[in-house]
Amino acid sequence: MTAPFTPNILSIAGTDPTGGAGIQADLKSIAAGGGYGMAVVTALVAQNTRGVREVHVPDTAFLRAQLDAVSDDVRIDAVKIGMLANTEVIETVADWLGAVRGATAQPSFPVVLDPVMIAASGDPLLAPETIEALRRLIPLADLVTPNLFELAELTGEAVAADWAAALAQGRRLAEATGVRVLVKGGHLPGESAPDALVAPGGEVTEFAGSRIHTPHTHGTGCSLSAGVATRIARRPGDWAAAVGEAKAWLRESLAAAGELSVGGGSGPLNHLAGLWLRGGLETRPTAEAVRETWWAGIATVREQTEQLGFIRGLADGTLERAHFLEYIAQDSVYLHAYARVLARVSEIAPSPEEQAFWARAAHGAIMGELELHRARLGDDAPIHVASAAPSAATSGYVNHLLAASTKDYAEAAAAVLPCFWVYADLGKRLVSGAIHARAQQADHPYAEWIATYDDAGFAADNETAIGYVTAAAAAADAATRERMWRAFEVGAIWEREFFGQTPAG
Ligand SMILES: Nc1ncnc2c1ncn2[C@@H]1O[C@H](COP(=O)(O)OP(=O)(O)O)[C@@H](O)[C@H]1O
Ligand SMILES: Cc1ncc(COP(=O)(O)O)c(N)n1
Repeated sequence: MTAPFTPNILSIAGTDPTGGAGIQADLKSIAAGGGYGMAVVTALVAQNTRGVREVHVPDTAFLRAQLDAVSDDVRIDAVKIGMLANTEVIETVADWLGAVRGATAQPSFPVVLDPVMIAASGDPLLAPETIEALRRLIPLADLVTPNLFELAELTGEAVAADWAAALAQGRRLAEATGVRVLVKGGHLPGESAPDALVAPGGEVTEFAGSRIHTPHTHGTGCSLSAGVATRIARRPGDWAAAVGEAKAWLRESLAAAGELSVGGGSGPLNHLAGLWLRGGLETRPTAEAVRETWWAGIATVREQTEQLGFIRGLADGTLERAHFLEYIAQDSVYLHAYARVLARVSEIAPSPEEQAFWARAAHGAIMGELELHRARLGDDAPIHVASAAPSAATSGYVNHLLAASTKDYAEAAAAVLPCFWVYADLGKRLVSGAIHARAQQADHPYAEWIATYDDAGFAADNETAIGYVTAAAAAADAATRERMWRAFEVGAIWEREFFGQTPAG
């Protein structure tokens, strides 16, 4: 999986300690849109969902120091400008933009200007005499996003009474400034809340939207402009797509605002509600983590398997031949069924690669292994494959696999995995002498059988099977992953029962 491009988005704005508007809202909006959020504070605002109490504007030399700290170090992919407080602040931001944009270190980045003048509560956030300075800043932006009141202030006209009048004002502003305007209809009376992108040439792209009935619209303008800046950085040049997607996200977040409980006034948007709804809160393990957890989860069962009389006798050569043959006969019965289950896993596999792999495994089980067993259980052997009836352990194991194979791919594949993994691991330990050193001697009574465990092809298939199953578990939802683990764990327990079923114990 290749990681998507994560643009660095800088918000230059004021604060809202309740987190609903200004920089705090911008950072959430940027994150929700897939960007990396950065923030330079223009003004500290003591506000909440009910209104603005006090505004503190730090020294503009310090504002410039913040801006330079960002641009001297970080590549900027888009800028969103919000509350600017006064003329000095506007000029500081304009100077900085002029100095950095287009410079070698910061080739060029789009600028979205939200000409914040008043809070949703009606409180002023821009000194009235500052409108002129703000007008001068507009040509430095690529998009300006006024609400109906701000549009009226910027054009020097009365507040538009309807959508047609708002669009006409938007056209005049775009023409006068040479900058595209996003006319916002959030404050229109009536059941619709349309927005429109108006190009300096007069071209209009409308974004329709029904009104969402909620009092919680604190920070909508901030969040929308930061969302557009994030999306235009991800897809340079396509302003209509950036606005359309940002609006769709905003509507979803506005509709979910009622799920929050923040303050007694006009509350904030639920910026990340869509992500949470689509599983963003759920952390999922990687395939490697599933591998580690599952293997550790069956450690006791594996240890018990290794301690079985059958396995110890096989390792040190003391296993009675009759018990060995009994095991072989049951293994043969088992493999008939196992091959059918593997074929079923192949049938329901999600990709051609997995389909082919499991089909090949089914073929291997039925051909290779049965050949091996038949050779050991020929006419002179005391037990014949054809006449061997399934034991209780064999029936139990096979029934577990058959039951899992009637479920989904995830569970079926998890159930067949222990037969690869536990068997391959046990074989490797047997061959290496880790269980008993005698297993490595050439005159060992089961030397030829032990040698069959030393198969590079099977070891590779085991890795492939682990890879497919753990990847499926990592991608699955929590409930499916839990079912997979259970199917795997029970499979491992049946492996133990299967090895321990002869009188050797
Ligand atoms: N009640 C609402 N239902 C649907 N969309 C809304 C609502 N209120 C605002 N919006 C949308 O929120 C965004 C901000 O618009 P607006 O409220 O006009 O600006 P501001 O927040 O700057 O005052 C726009 O996309 C607008 O369409
Ligand atoms: C610091 C700051 N900036 C902007 C707004 C306007 O918010 P809205 O997005 O509701 O217009 C605000 N209340 N506070």
